[in-house]
This record gives sequence, structure tokens and C-alpha cells, in this order.
Amino acid sequence: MAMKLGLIWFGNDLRSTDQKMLWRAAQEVDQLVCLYCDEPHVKHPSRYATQGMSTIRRDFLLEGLDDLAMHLESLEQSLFVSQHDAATSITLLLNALPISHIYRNHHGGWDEQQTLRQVANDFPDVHFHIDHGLTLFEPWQLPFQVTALPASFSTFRRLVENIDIASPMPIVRELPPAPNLNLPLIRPWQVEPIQGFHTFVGGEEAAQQQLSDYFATDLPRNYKEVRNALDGWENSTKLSPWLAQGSLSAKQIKACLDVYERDNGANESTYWIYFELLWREYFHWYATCYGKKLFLPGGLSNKQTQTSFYAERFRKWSQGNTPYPIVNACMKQLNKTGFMSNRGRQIVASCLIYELGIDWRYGAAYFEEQLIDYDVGSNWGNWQYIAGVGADPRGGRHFNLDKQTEQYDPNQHFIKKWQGHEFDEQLDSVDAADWPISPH
Ligand SMILES: Cc1cc2nc3c(=O)[nH]c(=O)nc-3n(C[C@H](O)[C@H](O)[C@H](O)COP(=O)(O)OP(=O)(O)OC[C@H]3O[C@@H](n4cnc5c(N)ncnc54)[C@H](O)[C@@H]3O)c2cc1C
Repeated sequence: MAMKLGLIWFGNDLRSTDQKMLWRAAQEVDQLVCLYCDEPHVKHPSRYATQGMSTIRRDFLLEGLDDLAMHLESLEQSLFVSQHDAATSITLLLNALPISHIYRNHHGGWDEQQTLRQVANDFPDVHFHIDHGLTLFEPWQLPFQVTALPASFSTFRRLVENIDIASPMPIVRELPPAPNLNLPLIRPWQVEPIQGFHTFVGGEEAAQQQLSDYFATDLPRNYKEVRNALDGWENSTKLSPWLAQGSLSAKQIKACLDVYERDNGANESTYWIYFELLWREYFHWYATCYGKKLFLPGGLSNKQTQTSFYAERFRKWSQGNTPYPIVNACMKQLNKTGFMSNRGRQIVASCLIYELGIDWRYGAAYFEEQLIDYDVGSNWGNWQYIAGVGADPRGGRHFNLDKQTEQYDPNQHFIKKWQGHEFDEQLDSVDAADWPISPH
């Protein structure tokens, strides 16, 4: 019988546990290539004048790849990393090797969906096995077609929150070996130096550590009361970066939460952790359902929205140099750590859109560059929500920045910690010679 050759195409699922693709491949093929495409477009400036990926975000990714490569090595496999875009990489591989099976987790982003469609079209004889390792549910479990996703989160939540969630997959102990592979720009992973110390460390090891640390405490019992804090490691789960990278799965968190509730009792706070995971789930299917609309100025609405851009204001917003100390503190925290609380994100987004009058997509693109938990659906979906062009039945969220400061930073500790009071007297330059032509 002919040798069967498979390809696992990794993306935002950089883990070896709860990974159905590995299980299937282990059972179905004799040789296996494990591939990650280090897409060139995320390293170059975007149309929103952002630079692709910040150093902190990039370092977090490199740590994740490092960890995955190590886990694969312990299974006598290798992680190959391509410097080409995914469509080119897979075409090169399929032309060089008799690959008959491709394993991939479904990704919600428009570009990812397009690439998959293109490759599947170009190679109709290859079996594509699509799993759903990024989400709690499989599409067949949903009581509606993904293309008919409820227009509001509340409806979605009511329809799905009692559906049984599959347990995480058991650990894979053995994988088929890799074939000989010698292609330019598709090479076995090599450790790249990380440029300094960061608050979050990428990879499965660190993800599992944070998961067990968080659920080993009493913190889940009070989550709902403190989750809106602007700062403080213990005030929310801090799992989003690893979830976005896929070094942790949503099912693994839910399984831990279930054990916690069984052993310590359930309350409103423990339920609320699940509630927030459902928001993430909603935005995943939202991205899948609405595709390109996620990036349109009018979003899902037919509204004629403002698409104004003021380079100087945008630069000041992104650097934390606006007349709003709370916004400055949040932005400085983001730039320094790659992370910002959910409350902070709502505040700075509202400021960009409603106080500074800038097209919301510039803010979303800046977050994409900086956030180590960047996730296409959660990011662009939340921005749309605040801009009033997405899933918010109330039509946008304009926050009163003074009130937010009084409520969430009454003693201004957070603002002082991040020097939010340091800003230029004037928001807009009055002298034409001071006008920047670039946002950076
Ligand atoms: C403008 C804006 C942009 C955002 N961009 C992203 C993004 O790119 N990636 C991202 O993961 N989250 C994003 N969020 C959602 C939220 O801010 C983060 O998920 C959360 O702050 C992460 O911290 P945590 O893990 O401690 O969350 P917790 O409060 O502990 O929540 C647990 C998990 O639930 C999910 N979750 C919580 N809140 C939300 C939410 N509003 N929407 C979707 N999922 C949620 C996350 O996966 C999170 O890890 C954004 C929110 C706003 C307002």
C-alpha cells in the first residue's frame, strides 16, 4: 500500500494538548509535516499606518512557537516554519510532496477563510479535515446555521449556554515521523532571541500554569465583582493572550471551571467566567458569518459612518498624550505590556471614536498591532460594538470619561502609575509647521 502523507497546518492553535488534528493525523497517515506560516503581511505596515506586529506581540508569538516545537520534538516530530504566506507555502509543499491529507482548525478571519478556500480549490484531490479547536462548540451543535447567527449576543447566549461542551482531547503519545523536506524558506523552527522581559510568556507551559494558578485560588468566586478593574493581575483570569495564540483552548478553561464549581460550588461569578467565554465564542462565529464586513466602516449596519482621520490626534492617542489622563494611562499600559483591561479598552475606544472623531478602524488596527491577545473576531467585533456598527442593539457606547475615572480610578492610583497626567496642553497643533504627516 502507498504511504499516506499528511500536513498539519497550524495557526492560532499553537498547542499539543486538546488538539484533534494531531489525533486524526496519528491515526490516518504514515508521515506528517507540521507547518506554521509566519505570514509576511503581519510584519509590514498596514493601510492604517500600523507596523504589523509590535515587538512584544512578536516575542509572545516566538515563545509560543518555541514551546510548540519543543512539544513536537518530544513526540519525535518537527515544526516547520515558512516565511511565505500560507497559500504559497502549501502550494509549494503540495507540489513537492505527495500530501493527501491536510488538517486544519477552522479560523474565523476572512483572510484565513479565503486562503483555505483557495488551496482547497486548487487541490481538489486532497482531503481537507477541518476541526473546531478554537471554540467551545462545533457548528453542528449550534441551534442555527452559522450564516444565520443571532444579531445580538443576548439571543446567542440564551440559545447556546446550556449546550454540552465536549471534554478536551486526551494527550497524543505518538506521531508519524516527518518526511525529508528541503525547500527554501520552509525550514525547521529555530529559536529566535527575545528582546527583553515581558509580563506574559507565550506557550503552552505558561498557559497551563496560569490556568492552574488561577483556579487554585478563591479568585473565581469574586470574578464578577472585580473584573472591571483597570489593573491588577488577580482581577481577571488573564487567559486571553494564550487563548488567542491557541496555546490554551476554551474547552480546557471550561473543563477547569467545571471542576472548580464541582469542588467549591458555583456562584454568579463562576458563571460569569463562562459568560465572558461565550462573548469570545460569539465573536468567533460573528467573524465567520460576516467575513469582510468586520472591516467595513459601517460594519453590519447600512450607516454612513465618519471615516475621518487626524494624524496628530491618532499619534497622541496611541502614545497616551491626550487631554484625558485615564486614556493616557491605559494606552501607556498597552504600549509597555501588550495588554489592557477590558474596561480600559472600552474607555480608550470610546475616546478615539467620540472624543477625537477618528474612524474606529484605526483604533482597531492599532490594537491589532499591539495586543498580545489580538483575536480578529473579538477585536474588530468589540470595536464595532462600541462604534455602534456591530452587534450592539443599543447602537454604540459613548463613555463619560470623568465618570469612568471616578468609578474605576477614584484615587487616581492607576493614572499616576502610568503618568496619565503628562500630556501636551493642546490636542491639535495650531502652527502648520507642527503638523505631522505620519501618525508615528
Ligand atoms: C475595543 C476592544 C477590543 C478587544 N480586543 C480583544 C482581542 O483582540 N482579543 C481578545 O481576546 N479580547 C479582546 N477584547 C475583549 C476583552 O477586553 C479581553 O478578552 C479581556 O480583557 C482579556 O482579559 P482576561 O483574559 O483577563 O479576561 P477575563 O475577564 O478573565 O475573561 C475570560 C475570557 O473571556 C473572554 N472575554 C472576556 N471579555 C470579552 C469580550 N468583551 N469579548 C470577547 N471575549 C471576551 C476572553 O477570552 C477572556 O480571556 C476587546 C475588548 C474591547 C472593548
